Amino acid sequence: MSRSAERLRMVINHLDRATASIRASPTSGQTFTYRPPQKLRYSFDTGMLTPEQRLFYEENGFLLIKNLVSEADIERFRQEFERICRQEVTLPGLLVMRDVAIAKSEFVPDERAVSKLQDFQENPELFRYCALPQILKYVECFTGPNIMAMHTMLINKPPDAGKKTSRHPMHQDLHYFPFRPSDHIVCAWTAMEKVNRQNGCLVVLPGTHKGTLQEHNYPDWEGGVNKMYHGIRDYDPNQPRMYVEMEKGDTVFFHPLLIHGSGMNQMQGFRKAISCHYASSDCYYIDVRGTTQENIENEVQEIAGKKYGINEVALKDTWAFRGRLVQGERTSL
Ligand SMILES: CCCCCCCCCCCCCCCCCCCC(=O)SCCNC(=O)CCNC(=O)[C@H](O)C(C)(C)COP(=O)(O)OP(=O)(O)OC[C@H]1O[C@@H](n2cnc3c(N)ncnc32)[C@H](O)[C@@H]1OP(=O)(O)O
Ligand SMILES: Nc1ncnc2c1ncn2[C@@H]1O[C@H](COP(=O)(O)OP(=O)(O)OP(=O)(O)O)[C@@H](O)[C@H]1O
Ligand SMILES: O=C(O)CCC(=O)C(=O)O
Ligand SMILES: [Fe+2]
Ligand SMILES: [Mg+2]
Repeated sequence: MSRSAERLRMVINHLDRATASIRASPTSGQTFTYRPPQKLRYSFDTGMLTPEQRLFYEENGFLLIKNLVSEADIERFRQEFERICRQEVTLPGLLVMRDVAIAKSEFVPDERAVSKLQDFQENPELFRYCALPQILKYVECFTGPNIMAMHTMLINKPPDAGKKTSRHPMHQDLHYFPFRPSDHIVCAWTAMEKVNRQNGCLVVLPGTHKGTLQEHNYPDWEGGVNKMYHGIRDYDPNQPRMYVEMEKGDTVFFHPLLIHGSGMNQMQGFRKAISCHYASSDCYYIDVRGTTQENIENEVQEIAGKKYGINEVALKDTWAFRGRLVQGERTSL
């Protein structure tokens, strides 16, 4: 920000405080209807977003940017994904998930059975996604300048095996995160091909980022539910839904309290997307014991115990270990 712009901002802030004190003054005897200009709460003015884009995110909790990641980059991510599935590269910390319908069947799995890669922060080729300058330019509008890549995923949503297990129940990503404040966390989710209702695009409930974190549990779906796919049981089913249909390379940025899920994949192909959750490194960890997030901490502990032989690890320590700085300074997280 230039000096004069900074001074102007200070004057505006000062005037806001002054009018607030006039309104609050018991001696004035008058009722003012004047409202000081509302600060935009969910985004920073870095000069990147247009006023319309900022207002859209404030109101809806997400922002779709068309054509942000090049075909060439997406092709490289796809090839690296295939190499990982063929086990030509192995990496520490990587979680490979298969759809529960496939995992529980007699079917001998090959690379097509991988439904999700998680925690690819140690793979330089895939991790390039998290540091793409055009993505970070947007991320910074929500996190500020110190940016940590906290969680990485490549989702390979399989054609539904007939049990609707390819669905992702409605949830808030904050359920998985023991850090705050939530307003300085954002997800970037890039379509690696055309995504639409037929192959299970994201479904969002616009505006729900203004609410609070809800209790999450396994949905009681007859055909089974994937491990850790917790959902919100009683969200308002009459709330308007939006199906976020996207072209290859389009990227949606969304708030961690936004209620979202994704539908069944009714097509033959595997629907691919790559994503990263970012947080300001100035965020702080919280202890989730005694909160609605205790159930996810217990499950993560169970996996950490089974897979890595670590006992009683706190949820926050698993995140401190996985997070990587991508811009600025690592101040707190
Ligand atoms: C210090 C470092 C500690 C690191 C700790 C790591 C903790 C993981 C944290 C994950 C945090 C998630 C944060 C997400 C935040 C953003 C929001 C995103 C929302 C989500 O997407 S959450 C859903 C993603 N969930 C996961 O990825 C869960 C993690 N996955 C796994 O642990 C394994 O992939 C899984 C599912 C346990 C499979 O392990 P694996 O050992 O490879 O599988 P096996 O073939 O040996 O089967 C074991 C057993 O599990 C059954 N199984 C397999 N796949 C599934 C499945 N998809 N769903 C349910 N059950 C599954 C399988 O049938 C076997 O069962 P048995 O009864 O036969 O024993
Ligand atoms: N009972 C439910 N509990 C939790 N989440 C649900 C539930 N029903 C749907 N959803 C979520 O909302 C998404 C979109 O729902 P939508 O109604 O469009 O499709 P669907 O329920 O998968 O299939 P159908 O077309 O048969 O209704 C689902 O894929 C899932 O993520
Ligand atoms: O289906 C998807 O790609 C989105 C999944 C999702 O919301 C998540 O993993 O948190
Ligand atoms: Fe999610
Ligand atoms: Mg339905």
